[in-house]
Amino acid sequence: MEQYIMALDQGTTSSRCILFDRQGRVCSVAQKEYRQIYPQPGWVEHDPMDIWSTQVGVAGEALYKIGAQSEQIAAIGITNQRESTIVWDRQTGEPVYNAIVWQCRRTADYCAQLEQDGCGEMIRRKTGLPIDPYFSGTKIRWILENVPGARERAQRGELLFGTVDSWLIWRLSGKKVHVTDYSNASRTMLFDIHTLQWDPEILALLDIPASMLPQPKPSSWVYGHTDPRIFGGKIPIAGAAGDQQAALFGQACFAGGDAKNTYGTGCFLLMNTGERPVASQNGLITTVAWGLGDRVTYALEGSIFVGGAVVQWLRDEMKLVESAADTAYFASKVEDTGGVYLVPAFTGLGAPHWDPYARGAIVGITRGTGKNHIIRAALESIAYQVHDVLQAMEADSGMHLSQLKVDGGASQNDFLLQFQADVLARPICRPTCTETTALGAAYLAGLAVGYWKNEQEIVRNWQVQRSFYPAMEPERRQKLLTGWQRAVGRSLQWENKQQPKTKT
Ligand SMILES: Nc1ncnc2c1ncn2[C@@H]1O[C@H](COP(=O)(O)OP(=O)(O)O)[C@@H](O)[C@H]1O
Ligand SMILES: O=P(O)(O)OC[C@H](O)CO
Repeated sequence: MEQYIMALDQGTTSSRCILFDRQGRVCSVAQKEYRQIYPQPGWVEHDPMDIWSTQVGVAGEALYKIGAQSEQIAAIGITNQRESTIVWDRQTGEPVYNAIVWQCRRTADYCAQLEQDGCGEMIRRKTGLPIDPYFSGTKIRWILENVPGARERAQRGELLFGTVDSWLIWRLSGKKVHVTDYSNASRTMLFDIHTLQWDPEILALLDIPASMLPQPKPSSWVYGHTDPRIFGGKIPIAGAAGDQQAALFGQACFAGGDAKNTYGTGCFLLMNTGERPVASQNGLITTVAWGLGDRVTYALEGSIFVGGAVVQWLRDEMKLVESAADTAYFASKVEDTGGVYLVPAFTGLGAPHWDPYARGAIVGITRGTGKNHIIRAALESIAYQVHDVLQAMEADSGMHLSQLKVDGGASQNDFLLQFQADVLARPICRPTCTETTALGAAYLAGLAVGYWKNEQEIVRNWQVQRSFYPAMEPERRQKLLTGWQRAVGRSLQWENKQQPKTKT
């Protein structure tokens, strides 16, 4: 008897598995953090075998915790950190290099070169993306250029590329199925989001053989079945989506204009724009939200590289707090930051600035600045960044959001959500299930195998747990936002020794 849908949520800092029932309730969870590799300043890698072993390990653990068997799993849905790039040998399954993670800035100079060569307009028109090291395309090229023999092997058809969804599906299917879904493909900077095909002109420009690429498919689709040696039976692998798009689906944002913000390692604000890709004039990106049946839904996205990661930094590097949750307590011990701003541009800035050379800054420090001011400034920086992308999104879409749905690890922080409501001057709604990323992947898989019938069933499962209402004076809000903009100006182009540039 099929009782559950298994969602595999492969995130930047941990691999998670959740078993959901028909009401979208969490029945079992297992999670494991894994190693972050920082070989040089600005570089970030993961070991692809860590990704695989932790992910399959937590899946087994989630089954074991409730004594579930593979026959009780109706389908598996996969959701993943996006853009992170893995290249492996199609025969042996050996990765030729570590996964180059979405946050990694190593291809910044090559991206600047592409921009100088005048490729920006063509790439944005086809892919919906600005040229930036964030996306997979230049990361694949880096591997082919820098791993001895990789280019020749790729040209002989011996190597495969995949984002994390492809890597997991290929391994789960017993090294048989090499696919990706449209939402993940749309993060590679190689995919034409209008035709839903890999683009030959961009592939030629970056010198990437088409034979390496997975087959793009809808997000709700039976891609294949698990190798019975993994879970003891064959389970359909029936859904895949990038984690931010999956969260949009899990938040039941099905109508044009519906939006959510996820506070994970980064922060990602996505707005459903329906069956029409909307080109941004304000520093956002256009992305595929999902492919469902023969319909493709698009979204506008503001990608913020450092969200909850600034809290991790306070905890792990600065040792200012013992746990992420403590930040809410310390931040509320002071009235304000005493004029301090922290710009967490640790890996450059994404939307709306797209500056890979920006670096972190703490400004406005005085003799009276204390630990709690810095902690508060770190939390406030998350909310300010979300403010900037929401403003850009409303300008691009011509829509006004009456409220914002939120989710992700840092959405548990009540101080952050209250400050967010204050700087956005609108209510913030936190749902009962904040595991919306995994839930979205479960829904996509469940719809493909008939476990859920339609989107209405999903809308009925969504419930608000708590809303935060704005309570800040407009003058104070404006003053804080002006200070924030000045602080951001100090961090821009910091690492670009050739062209120093500051904005105030
Ligand atoms: N109570 C909290 N307050 C602030 N940040 C938090 C809190 N709980 C978790 N976080 C942050 O949320 C992030 C983890 O969220 P999660 O959604 O699991 O991220 P990811 O999927 O990117 O791994 C971490 O960066 C952590 O610092
Ligand atoms: O793994 P997360 O939740 O930090 O999400 C990362 C994004 O997918 C990067 O684009």
